[in-house]
Amino acid sequence: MASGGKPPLEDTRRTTGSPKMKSRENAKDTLCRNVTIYGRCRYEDKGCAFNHDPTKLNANQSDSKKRFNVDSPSFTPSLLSGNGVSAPKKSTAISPKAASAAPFQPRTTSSLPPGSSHVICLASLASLAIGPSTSSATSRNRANPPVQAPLQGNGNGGITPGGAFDPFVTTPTPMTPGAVGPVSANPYSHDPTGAMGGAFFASQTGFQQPIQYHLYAPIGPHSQNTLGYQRNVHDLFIPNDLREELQKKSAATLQTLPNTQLPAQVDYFHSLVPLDLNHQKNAATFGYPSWIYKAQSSKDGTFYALRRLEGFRLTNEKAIRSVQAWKRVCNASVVTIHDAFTSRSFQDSSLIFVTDYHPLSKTLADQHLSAGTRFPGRHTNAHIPEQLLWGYMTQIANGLKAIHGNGLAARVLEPSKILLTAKTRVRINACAILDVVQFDNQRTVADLQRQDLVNFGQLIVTLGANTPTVAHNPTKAMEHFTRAYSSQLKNSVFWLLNGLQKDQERTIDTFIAGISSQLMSTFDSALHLDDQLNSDLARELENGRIARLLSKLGFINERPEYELDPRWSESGERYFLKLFRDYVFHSVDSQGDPVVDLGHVLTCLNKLDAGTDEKIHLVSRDDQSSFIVSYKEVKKALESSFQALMKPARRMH
Ligand SMILES: Nc1ncnc2c1ncn2[C@@H]1O[C@H](COP(=O)(O)OP(=O)(O)OP(=O)(O)O)[C@@H](O)[C@H]1O
Repeated sequence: MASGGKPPLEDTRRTTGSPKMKSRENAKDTLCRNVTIYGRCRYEDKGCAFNHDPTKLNANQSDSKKRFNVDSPSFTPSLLSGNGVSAPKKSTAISPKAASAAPFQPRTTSSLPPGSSHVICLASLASLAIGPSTSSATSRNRANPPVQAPLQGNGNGGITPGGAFDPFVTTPTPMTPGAVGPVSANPYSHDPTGAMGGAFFASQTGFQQPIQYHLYAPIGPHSQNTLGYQRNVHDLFIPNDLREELQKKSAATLQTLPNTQLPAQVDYFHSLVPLDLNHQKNAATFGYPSWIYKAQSSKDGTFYALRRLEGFRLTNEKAIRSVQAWKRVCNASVVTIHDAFTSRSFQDSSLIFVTDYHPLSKTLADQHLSAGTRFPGRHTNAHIPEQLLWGYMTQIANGLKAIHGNGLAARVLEPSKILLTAKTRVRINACAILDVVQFDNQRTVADLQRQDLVNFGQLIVTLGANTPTVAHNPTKAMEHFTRAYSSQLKNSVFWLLNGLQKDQERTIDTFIAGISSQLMSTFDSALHLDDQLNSDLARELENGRIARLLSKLGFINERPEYELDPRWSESGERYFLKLFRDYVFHSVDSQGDPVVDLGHVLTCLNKLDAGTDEKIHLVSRDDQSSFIVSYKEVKKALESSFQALMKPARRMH
């Protein structure tokens, strides 16, 4: 329904030919749609009953305005070069398929109070206390507050003096007229002081750009007294700790080190960044000092970890070929080996191993054994809970099973060579190295595999006894371990320590069978984590829909190439999409102050995505036109306008 002064659209549900006359008595007062669209009507002299002269319409304008109908077919812009309207460019790159989201299925929530709309979806329960849905909203965005439930502080944002909820700030912002007091930092701006996010990387070399990972971090004060159906804005996004972890990892992956002394290129790798922050040469594990670098492959663009053994001279070509067998080991508990080669890029003779890169990983020594690590004093050598130790054991057993199953042996199993790649996820690192370096070693694989079991047992005792020097005093370490852990764990470790006994049964498979109850427990935890991540992913999916909707609105509204064409933006569907944009983003409160309310935006966009029957009242900026339309109608208009936009120019006639 239109009640303002906008140009009318004729009432028609046909898209071709002369508009069908629904009521002949009104036809003469209605401008023929062919004139509107094509400039002339082919049926003018062939019986078309509609008006073909716009100048004769004035007297009946108000009448015909009633005919404004959201079901009117969408206007297809034509190449009207003669009247100053430029042809739409055909350069739009987005594919209609990609842009078309699947229909949104709103979730129902049983905790909503009686009378609530059954179509309020999770994401629409934004930062506010959402009350019963307004079935027929009439308040206007410019003159009245938006049709929303009363605003409440959710503890994660601030209520502006105008009543608007700003989820990003706790103090008045410059956006809020009349704001007084200190201006809070704008989370969108870069923070040159580093006060809002640079701190994390300030201490880390090489991070030039602080990541704005705090953007959605829940800033207090936190309100505890929200009702069951109320949500705050942080419920709508990926959990903070996970988001921060992922963002830090991606920042670490993309980190570069300008003006470095490192070679610009090592074989097919470039952009080297050292991961070893300890500059002390340590040849204890491999017999050669080893260094780790993150590097990007120029073959596939992905990032790898390069382990360099300084000063290694290859004497036997076969030695390096032994790495081939390691490429077959594909296991979630083993850092994957990709390649090995010798290089002179470091001005010496180096042996380079290419492995998977796991950003921001630590070794178990870094994590649990402070003495002698890169972070002395940072950890208190806290007791490792038994369940965590079992978790490590089952993962390492899983890795060893894959290694032994491929006829190989890990050979290096020590706390500094087990990588902690996520909270409790470990991977056996530095495999294959001793196979190359000690290629001439005469020990059989079976022997080396038994040695793996012993090393495995010692690793667990080292971790459990909280000391990196277990080798110096094994009796004391065992005593401590026996006191601190259950007999099942102790017996399992003893079994491993006796791994060198040459009985047929002493294999990693026997060990795994013996700890099957613990395997189930670890498996269950992994399934829980999987469920959790899936539900986090589902939340991001909802946000993805909003991003798509916003993109579509952005594509349609205020297109410069149609600026002079009133039929594009000033009439029909595009016109109330424009008003809808104002309704969502440019609402003002009763004092005329901007309403900056993420809750309102999310609610509107989710209702739009759901295409609900709820009605909203859209009013033009000059208050001359107003429409009452449902979200369903707005959705339909959005889709048809977007489809019109996607049509190639030659078909727009
Ligand atoms: N594949 C990898 N991906 C990402 N980071 C890694 C990888 N391998 C090692 N690192 C990082 O490099 C650091 C050094 O690894 P390294 O194996 O040299 O341990 P270390 O504690 O320096 O032992 P050592 O003194 O024997 O050299 C580890 O703490 C880890 O953070």
